[in-house]
Amino acid sequence: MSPARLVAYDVIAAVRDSDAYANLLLPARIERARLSEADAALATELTYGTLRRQGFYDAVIAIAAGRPVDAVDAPVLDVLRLGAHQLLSTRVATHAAVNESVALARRVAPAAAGFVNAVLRTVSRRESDGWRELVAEEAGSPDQALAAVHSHPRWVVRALRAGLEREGRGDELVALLEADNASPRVNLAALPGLAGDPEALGEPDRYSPVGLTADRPLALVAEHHGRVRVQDEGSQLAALALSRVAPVRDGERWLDVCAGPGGKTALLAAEALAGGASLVANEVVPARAELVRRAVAPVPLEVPVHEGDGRELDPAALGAPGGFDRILLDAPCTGLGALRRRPEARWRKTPADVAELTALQGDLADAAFRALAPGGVLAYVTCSPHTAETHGTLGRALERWGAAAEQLDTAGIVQALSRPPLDLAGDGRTVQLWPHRHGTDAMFIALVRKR
Ligand SMILES: C[S@@+](CC[C@H](N)C(=O)[O-])C[C@H]1O[C@@H](n2cnc3c(N)ncnc32)[C@H](O)[C@@H]1O
Repeated sequence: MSPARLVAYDVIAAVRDSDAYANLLLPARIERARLSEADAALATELTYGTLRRQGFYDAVIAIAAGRPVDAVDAPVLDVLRLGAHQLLSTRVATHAAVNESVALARRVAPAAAGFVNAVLRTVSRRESDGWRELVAEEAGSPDQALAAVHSHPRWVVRALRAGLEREGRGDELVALLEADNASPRVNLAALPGLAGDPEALGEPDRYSPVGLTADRPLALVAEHHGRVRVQDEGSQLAALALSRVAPVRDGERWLDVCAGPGGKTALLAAEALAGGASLVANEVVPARAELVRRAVAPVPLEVPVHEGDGRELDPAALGAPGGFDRILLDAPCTGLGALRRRPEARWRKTPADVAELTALQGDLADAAFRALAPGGVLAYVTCSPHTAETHGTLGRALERWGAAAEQLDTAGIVQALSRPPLDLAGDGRTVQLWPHRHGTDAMFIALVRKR
């Protein structure tokens, strides 16, 4: 039994069983099993690929087994999903995929080894495209077909479609769903003024002036002691949109309201240091506040990290009695824009989360707007393209703030960061990035000035 498959199975089972996060558990399991680099890569591909495409594999397994997947014992279903992934989405030879799966079944559910063998042999009789056609035919509706074939819950398919249709780009839905199923490249940020130019470190990103990719990204991160960091290009653009919205005046006060785990805080800290501004971070979850402290440690700027509820911001207590000049509100959200990166997330979120989160986002936005100094700028950011969390939350907040708020030309500011123009839709007051169009997470960015 290959150690990579055992690690993948363990992580997939823990995700199902104990609500584990694959991106946190997998590296620990790889280390514990002392996997070689090649086996670690295989375990990662198997784990992430199986979790992302679980909806499709479940539809295939249900047809091949002749019963709904909820009638299959959970450990057996995990073995089947892992086997289906190898058969339909990797170059693993059919006999190896089936035999390894049967061996795994003997370990975790011995009575089901024959069943696993029979189901996977049926799965192996069609190519992936053939299964897609069959799964689409068996689905009850066009949306159910899209959901099953492209492996997203149906409500997420509808939410993503609504986000694209708002831009008149509904025809990009399948491209978006498939971009969510691909592994994102490991993207890096070189903290400006502290890490050298992206050109000197690797292949510069298309859009972010501080972003890059490199052949051995993690080695580069280790070598630069936190001044080169793993960070999505869209996240970099969101932080830089605020730090470069206007030239920094000496002594400006900046605040990051929802800072954990601190990726954007680190970039803002480097920008604040270069421009002569100060920066305070806030985060409600103590463990995540600790991650923020670690993220900003490589920047030679003192960044106090408060542990508090952002809805109760008190600028005076945070050292800015007159209010802050720039505030980043990277709001807690469903994360539907980062599904590539968090393979199990799509199966955990529910529409009920959206209602709860939009209420929280509105309260945080009000508190952040109150904490701005006159003339100060708020960046409202989500890593979700769900229109309730983007235009919905923002639009209601703007109604409440009335004439006190002025929407800035966010698109113009983001375009100015980038060498090639970004293909952006909308009226320019907000920016929506997309994995399929920009190769970034689906970040939403809106800059608002307090008059
Ligand atoms: C989208 S994440 C921020 C990501 C971060 N900006 C980065 O780039 O690494 C949102 C954060 O808000 C925090 N949060 C949730 N509710 C909050 C609240 N009421 N006050 C402050 N922080 C909150 C979450 O714990 C989470 O760390």
